[in-house]
Amino acid sequence: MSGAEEQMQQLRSKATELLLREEWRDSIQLYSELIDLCQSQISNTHQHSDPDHLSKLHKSLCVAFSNRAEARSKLQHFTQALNDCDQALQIEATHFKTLICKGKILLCLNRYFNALDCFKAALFDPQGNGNLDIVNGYLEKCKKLEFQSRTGSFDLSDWVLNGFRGKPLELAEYIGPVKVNRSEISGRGLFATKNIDTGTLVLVTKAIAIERGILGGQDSAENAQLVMWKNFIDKVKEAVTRCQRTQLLIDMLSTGENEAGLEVPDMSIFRPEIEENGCSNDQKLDMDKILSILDVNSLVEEAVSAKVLGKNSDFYGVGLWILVSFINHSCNPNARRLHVGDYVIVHASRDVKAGEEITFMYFDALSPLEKRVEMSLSWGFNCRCSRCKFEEAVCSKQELREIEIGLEKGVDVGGAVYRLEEGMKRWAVRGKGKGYLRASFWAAYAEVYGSDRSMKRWGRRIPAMETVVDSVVEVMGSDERLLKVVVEGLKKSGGVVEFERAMKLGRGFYGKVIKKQALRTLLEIGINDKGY
Ligand SMILES: C[S@@+](CC[C@H](N)C(=O)[O-])C[C@H]1O[C@@H](n2cnc3c(N)ncnc32)[C@H](O)[C@@H]1O
Repeated sequence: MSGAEEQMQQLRSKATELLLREEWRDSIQLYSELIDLCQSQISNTHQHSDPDHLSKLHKSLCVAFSNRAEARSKLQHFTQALNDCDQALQIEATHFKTLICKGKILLCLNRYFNALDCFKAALFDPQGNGNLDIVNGYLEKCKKLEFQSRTGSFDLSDWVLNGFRGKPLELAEYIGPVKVNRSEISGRGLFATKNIDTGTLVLVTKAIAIERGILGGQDSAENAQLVMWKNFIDKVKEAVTRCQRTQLLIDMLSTGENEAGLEVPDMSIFRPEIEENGCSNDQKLDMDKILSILDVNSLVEEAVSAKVLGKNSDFYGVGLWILVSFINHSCNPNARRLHVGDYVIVHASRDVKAGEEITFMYFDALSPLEKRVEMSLSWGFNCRCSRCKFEEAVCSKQELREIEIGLEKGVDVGGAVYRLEEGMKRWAVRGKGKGYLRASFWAAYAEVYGSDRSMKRWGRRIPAMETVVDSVVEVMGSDERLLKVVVEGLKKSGGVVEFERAMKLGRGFYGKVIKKQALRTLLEIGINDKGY
């Protein structure tokens, strides 16, 4: 054995040992040395043209690239790992281990179609025959995810009926009929390119980074939140350093300043199939900018999502999702978001017309104007949605303030609702306007409809619950609190017609990711008083 061969042999066994011990960085280092040595040996061997020796060297080089790809993929250095896979496959087009490694990386990058090609090719390698179950498992998974990402046909029924237990579902990324455009609300927004009916999926997106934890008691909660925020920033930083595409995507997000001048990106850049052009990130990170971007665009897995997912109130999760970051807030939203694992699912919570802006709530919009202004300011902006503009004009009315103050002081809620309804007649508030104001005072309406005593006293003088719910849903989309009042009403009356209303509300709240039968079951559980 020549000196060079001996050196290669030693490097190979040390690198393999490190790979087996999962010491990824060190093994990458040794495989890089091995690759250099192999390559220089190959160029020397060419001169002597010993075909057997040459083929052995090529084999070694292929395996070294393949193993370095594996180590790099474990560190999530996906672009570099893919380059290594391609180098290995240039030497041996059906190299089994490389094809599996490349397929798995492409799956992680949500490039299902390309992943499918890799697993199909793996079947042509002799090793594929011995590992049919493994390859078929990956093929099935790819086909399912590819179908989901193309069609948006997700079915979370079993998982929801199971009380959101079990391991997080494997979901594909999906972009529905939407595009980013200039918004009248602020900067850019996401717009429907087709009519979208209630419950239909708008998009499913995986987090760039996410950090979760349990907060615990008051003092420790604040600390825990700070630590989590710091960890979250570190994760984003790492993701940006690792991948140029991630950096470019994050760089496009708003810092909350001068939104009117921000570029409107083409939708193609959000498609994961787009090749990454090299991962070497020479561009220096502007950490101040990234921090402002995180401040403006990070979402907390709060309130409804956490509740829907059966988590307790101490649960806290913070994450960044790119396409979701283009969705503006509105107090008359038409979409909702649901967090499932690392994914955010956005669906229409009421019918949306082509060209309409897709919006959801950053904070609870079933509240009076003054509260909403407070919440919007704490988010760092002054809400410019159509409902706020409308209410700012109407709410100058002294009487409306009096109703609000009265409710705060604990006046009879039925009386307050009656006064508001009479006021709306006098102020000539019609159509959507009624829905806006009823949404602002929804808590009072819900209290009246939920109390037999109030209904006995005020029932004949205020509009029926169905009328009010319909007008609020028209401007707010579905909401669990509206659904609750309808289901309670159903329990009392046992009405069949109302069940259809509840089903429509349920569809708007949960989205079509829950199939009809499962939704029926959920609502029936609610009607039988076991809670939904
Ligand atoms: C997650 S970004 C939404 C997309 C952003 N408009 C853009 O151009 O990238 C959040 C920022 O959008 C703006 N924004 C969102 N909803 C708004 C609203 N209802 N009224 C005013 N500004 C809003 C605020 O500047 C907020 O900080």
